[in-house]
Amino acid sequence: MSKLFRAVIMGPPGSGKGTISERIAHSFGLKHLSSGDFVRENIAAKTEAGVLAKTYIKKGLLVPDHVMTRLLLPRLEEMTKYSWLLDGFPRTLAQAEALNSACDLDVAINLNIPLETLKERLQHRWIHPPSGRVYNMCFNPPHVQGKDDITGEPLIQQEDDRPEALVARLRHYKDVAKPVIDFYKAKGILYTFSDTETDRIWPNISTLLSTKISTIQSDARCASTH
Ligand SMILES: Nc1nc2c(ncn2[C@@H]2O[C@H](COP(=O)(O)OP(=O)(O)OP(=O)(O)O)[C@@H](O)[C@H]2O)c(=O)[nH]1
Ligand SMILES: Nc1ncnc2c1ncn2[C@H]1C[C@H](O)[C@@H](COP(=O)(O)OP(=O)(O)O)O1
Repeated sequence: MSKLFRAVIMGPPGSGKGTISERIAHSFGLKHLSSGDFVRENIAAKTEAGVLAKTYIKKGLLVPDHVMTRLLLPRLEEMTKYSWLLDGFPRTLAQAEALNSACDLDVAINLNIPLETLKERLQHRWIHPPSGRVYNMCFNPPHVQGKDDITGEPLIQQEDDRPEALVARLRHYKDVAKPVIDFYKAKGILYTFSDTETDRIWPNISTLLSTKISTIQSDARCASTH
């Protein structure tokens, strides 16, 4: 059996993590695990972690590390037979260390996108909250304006996507992300991609993953023949 492949994708709000994660999942057959989706599921299911998480999210805050880790790690245990890409976790050093004690990562993808680009993108972002599907009036508009392509249900814009909210989110992101980026750099698995367009970043990420995944599979084949 070929060795499993595990990766995380990091980047500031609006950097394209969700967009690129969907392309990676589709192209490489990896499971796309989104910490935001896990949080929403727990809130909808009114679990203890979900009820607690909701009190923070309502204030526009991140969920505390111990709650997030308690919510996420059991979900990863259900995924031991799959290769996956984790989007939205870790966001802090404590989360990165908790994840590191639970499993080995092959790649940490880091998106480095200019502030002006993030502002522009988020001003035009519309989402379908029940599914988490993401649209952009300039980049990937819905077939019918304001309506989700699959369900036809209304799309919304998130409060904290407004430019004035973004500056505060970005400052907080930079403070908490740097130790995580340094953590993965020290482990030799950090790959940073800087550009203003996803369509220019995508081929480079695709090439990296093709190389990494085929290397793992050939190593596994060698191991199984010895
Ligand atoms: N114009 C433009 N918009 C893009 C590009 N890539 C992604 N977007 C859009 O920009 C917005 C942000 O992309 P997401 O994939 O939601 O970014 P994210 O990093 O998951 O954002 P958060 O969930 O807030 O952390 C969405 O509306 C995307 O459709 C791009 O290359 N150009
Ligand atoms: N790794 C993490 N640590 C703490 N809180 C997290 C988290 N991942 C998600 N959350 C919480 C805070 C987010 O505002 C909320 C929704 O996550 P999301 O869908 O990734 O949206 P956002 O763009 O707000 O990050 O869930």
